[in-house]
Amino acid sequence: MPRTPPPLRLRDLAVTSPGGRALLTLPKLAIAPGTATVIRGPSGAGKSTLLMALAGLIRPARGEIRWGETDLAALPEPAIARFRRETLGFVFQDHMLFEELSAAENASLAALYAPKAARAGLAARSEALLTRLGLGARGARRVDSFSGGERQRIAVARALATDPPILLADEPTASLDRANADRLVADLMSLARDGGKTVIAVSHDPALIAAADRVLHIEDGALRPESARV
Ligand SMILES: Nc1ncnc2c1ncn2[C@@H]1O[C@H](COP(=O)(O)OP(=O)(O)OP(=O)(O)O)[C@@H](O)[C@H]1O
Repeated sequence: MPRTPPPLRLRDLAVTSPGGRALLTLPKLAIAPGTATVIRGPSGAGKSTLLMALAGLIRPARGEIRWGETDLAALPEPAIARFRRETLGFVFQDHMLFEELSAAENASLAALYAPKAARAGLAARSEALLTRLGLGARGARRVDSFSGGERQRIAVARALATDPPILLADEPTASLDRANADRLVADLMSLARDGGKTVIAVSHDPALIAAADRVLHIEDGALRPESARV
């Protein structure tokens, strides 16, 4: 059964570095469920910081990160981890794959934490995703033998293996050639349009930016005013 993503509401958000430097300040932002949003902006602007905060991977110094009734900023770590496991898929900028594991093992890592009854389904789904992303035949190979673009696709398969209602992706097409990037852009849009998922991606990719429902522009740790409209 597809799960409906909760709406996202940020309020009075401030993220600082461990040394106390302001990295991101965001008074107010709402993102509707089932939409595709791209976060763009210059290098160092705070795009990855925002995405990590949305996933509860960074705790803000102040403010609310509300997915429906759940305020990630106010939850203890174990509850954040549970929310992430059950609700979110995350594609890291540098992929964060386990080198010594195979592509299939990386893509089905969520099975390690899933209830036993769900494991076979998860493995089958991650295998189907790898095939869809053009890597099905090489699933048994160790990740350290794959190219950057192939690794990126393995990271996408891993993020989607649990069929999460929310997908957060940091530069998901950055290492891909145009043909593979275009296929992934179409897949990401279809996750939102046909699958009802909330997709939020940091990206400079003009194709992804053009296809998105909404583009947020971040500069110097703040949203440009025209981005803040709901
Ligand atoms: N743990 C940290 N400690 C100190 N500064 C940090 C930390 N994490 C990020 N920063 C700084 O925060 C700012 C925003 O970083 P962030 O990675 O969010 O930028 P970005 O917009 O995603 O950039 P890029 O497009 O280059 O990936 C940068 O100046 C970065 O150096």
